[in-house]
Amino acid sequence: MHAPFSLLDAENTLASPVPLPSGRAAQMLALTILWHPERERIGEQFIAPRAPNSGADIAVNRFAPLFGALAGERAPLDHRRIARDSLRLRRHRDDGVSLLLPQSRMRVELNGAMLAAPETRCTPEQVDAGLVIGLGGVVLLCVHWMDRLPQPSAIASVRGVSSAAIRVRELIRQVAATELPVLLLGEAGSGKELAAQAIHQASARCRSPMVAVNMASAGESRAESDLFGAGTGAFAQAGDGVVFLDKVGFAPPVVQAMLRRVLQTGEYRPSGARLKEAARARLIGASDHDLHDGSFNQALLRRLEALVVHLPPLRARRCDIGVLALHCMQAWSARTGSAPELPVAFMSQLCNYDWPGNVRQLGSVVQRAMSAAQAGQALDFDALAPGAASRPARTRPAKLGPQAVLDALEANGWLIRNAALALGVSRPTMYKLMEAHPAIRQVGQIAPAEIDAALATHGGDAGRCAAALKTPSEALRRYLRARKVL
Ligand SMILES: Nc1ncnc2c1ncn2[C@@H]1O[C@H](COP(=O)(O)OP(=O)(O)OP(=O)(O)O)[C@@H](O)[C@H]1O
Repeated sequence: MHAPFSLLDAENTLASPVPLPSGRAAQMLALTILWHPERERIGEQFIAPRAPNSGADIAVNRFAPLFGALAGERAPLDHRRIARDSLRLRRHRDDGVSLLLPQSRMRVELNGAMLAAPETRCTPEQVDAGLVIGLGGVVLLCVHWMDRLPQPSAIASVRGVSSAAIRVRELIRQVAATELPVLLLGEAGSGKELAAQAIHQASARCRSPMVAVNMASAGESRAESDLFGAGTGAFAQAGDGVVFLDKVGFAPPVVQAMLRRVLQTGEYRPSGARLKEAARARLIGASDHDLHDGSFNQALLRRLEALVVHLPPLRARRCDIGVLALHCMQAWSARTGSAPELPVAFMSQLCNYDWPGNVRQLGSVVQRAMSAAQAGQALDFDALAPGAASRPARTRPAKLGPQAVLDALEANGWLIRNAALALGVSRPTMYKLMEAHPAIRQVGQIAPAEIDAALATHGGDAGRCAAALKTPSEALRRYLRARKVL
């Protein structure tokens, strides 16, 4: 067994799906252009020097500050609808930020709502979530933290200007230079498969194929033949390339044991063959849930998580929404040959939404919006992003009492993902709410005899058992499958 490989940057190399925040004091306050009438300016940034108590406000007006991209020139917002006098941003000792309105009548919005008070103080937590500021009805800015300066990267397919995106690209580069297995963790649609492709492309294996196998859609025999089929399985097809195990947490236990042996011995026996063959491909696994709950083969996990890269959810890097939306718009225009305009009010809704389906969901909403705009239809965000209407744009978890958490789980068959969607919180937040809940238990905390008794009472129905035991149903099912009870 090898010890976990240590990378330079520990923050995103977690075996937990929750990224660790580093101290705000070490962070620089940054402004990123989310939307601008000149599209090429989207993603440009102004990063204030790291001097939290210097007392100097950041003045934002038509002529200052200067925004720029990595290699490009720096320029002010420079639009006639942006006032000459300044909206001022003041960083406080507690790392909250105040917005001080200009004297002029320029419309200023904060997170989609118009500001009227001369000063609005935002808490440090609000700044952590990214403030979306609308100026003059033409420009959208994101106020957020940066813990590093932008740097050039060869990993161009993974877009984003946030610290998190810079970190992920750097980790991909480091991971690509090694031969160890990799585990990619992140919510659905956060870019795990894209990261796997980028690792493959940046590695010495890029001339051999990457073969992806979705472990959630295959039963035991199908998964086995998809991976180990003689001549046709992923290992045979990938050769010296990469086998990408998507949704690896759903691999049937027998297949998990086989994968563990592959990682242990470097060999596999093709289905139906007598002789073993060398497994030359590198393994990259991806999961959108924590695999440490005991139902996943822990020996396989220890080998797979030799390197871990965490893909943060989109709402934790709101400043990336502009460049990602623009990328989706350009892809749509390249496909259709037309380039309809999306109104700034609609872009403001995009930037203020919490995106439970992450970049994939953003991409489909932008595509639908482009089609609707092309057809001359009015853009209704709630209709274009199904589920958005019932979901507050930004939920404050502190306001969710224990009963609300319990009700959401009960109403959603104890499926964490669906309950999180119903409550309008991210999955990591949902895990924290559940952890703090006195009545909710992880399956590993429940005595096997109690589980057996619940199973007997409920006629072997895992869903009803989960509700009776107050434990998430997916983890319970995995536990029962591992014990061959299901
Ligand atoms: N940083 C990014 N830059 C550009 N496109 C991105 C980025 N992240 C994700 N995408 C795009 O979003 C979509 C979803 O990404 P991907 O399939 O990699 O997510 P995933 O985490 O593997 O999802 P799932 O868990 O559902 O399999 C893809 O079209 C991908 O190209």
